[in-house]
Amino acid sequence: MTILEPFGARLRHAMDTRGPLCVGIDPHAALLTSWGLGDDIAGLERFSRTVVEALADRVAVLKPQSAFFERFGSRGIAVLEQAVADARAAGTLVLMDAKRGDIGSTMAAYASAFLDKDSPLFSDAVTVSPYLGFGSLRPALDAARISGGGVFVLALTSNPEGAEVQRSIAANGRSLAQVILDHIADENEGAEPLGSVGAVVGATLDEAGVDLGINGPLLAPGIGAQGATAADLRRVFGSAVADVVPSVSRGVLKHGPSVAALRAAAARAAGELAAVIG
Ligand SMILES: O=C(O)c1cc(=O)[nH]c(=O)n1[C@@H]1O[C@H](COP(=O)(O)O)[C@@H](O)[C@H]1O
Repeated sequence: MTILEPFGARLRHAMDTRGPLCVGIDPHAALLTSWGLGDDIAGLERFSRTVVEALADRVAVLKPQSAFFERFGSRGIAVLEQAVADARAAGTLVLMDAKRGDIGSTMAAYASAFLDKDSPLFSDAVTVSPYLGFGSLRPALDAARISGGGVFVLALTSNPEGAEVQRSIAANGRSLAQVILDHIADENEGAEPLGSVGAVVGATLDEAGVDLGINGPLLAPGIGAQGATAADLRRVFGSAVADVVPSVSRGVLKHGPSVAALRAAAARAAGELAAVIG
């Protein structure tokens, strides 16, 4: 069995060599239609193949959103499996956007689905929800450590509804988001050059208002279709901006189906980010 380097080290290397951009693979029905594809399994397959062909050799991370594949049932999952394998083979890191979260014993099954090397959906990292308690994520954190994988934990999401829960004050007087970030920082303590447990913090926020010093990657969705721009990153992330993985889905995908146009859109986004992140 090949032992992978820890995810944090692999991600840092990818960010340094390719730039930090993450592009989502989000086959919305509306995008399939605008690409001239059917909202069906053939359309789904063509869409994912095209995004992988266009971008897997150049962006640091591709992030398939599982929901858009699940809606086609088992055949959609088969397309997702192929996309993950093809993208990894072409050299990008795959972050499976599954946002799973459950009691620990069930979490162990999610962990084996996405972080076990023998699973057909094996990915470099997975998004998880900590709202059953950070400790419920332990099986995923352990599985990631064993496989050299990563786990991205929702902290302050990009949607306006998130604040009601995530900004609420926990028993220790800190915001719930800060409690989650503190747990993540503990997991990443001492890791070099970057821990393998990331946080999700939306680029759409007015301000972070939390301590983002987690020694791990900060996935920042919300750029493009949700209204955030590269320029917002400095305001939201301050000095933590060097560890930000900015994520764009529709903002790039709407330029398809041309491979050249998808590449140009990703290059434009990367250029705007580089101007801010340096
Ligand atoms: O975990 C995520 O990626 C995520 C977290 C979050 O707070 N907000 C958010 O939009 N996302 C995901 O990021 C993608 C955003 O897509 P666009 O708005 O098209 O760029 C979707 O796949 C969302 O599910």
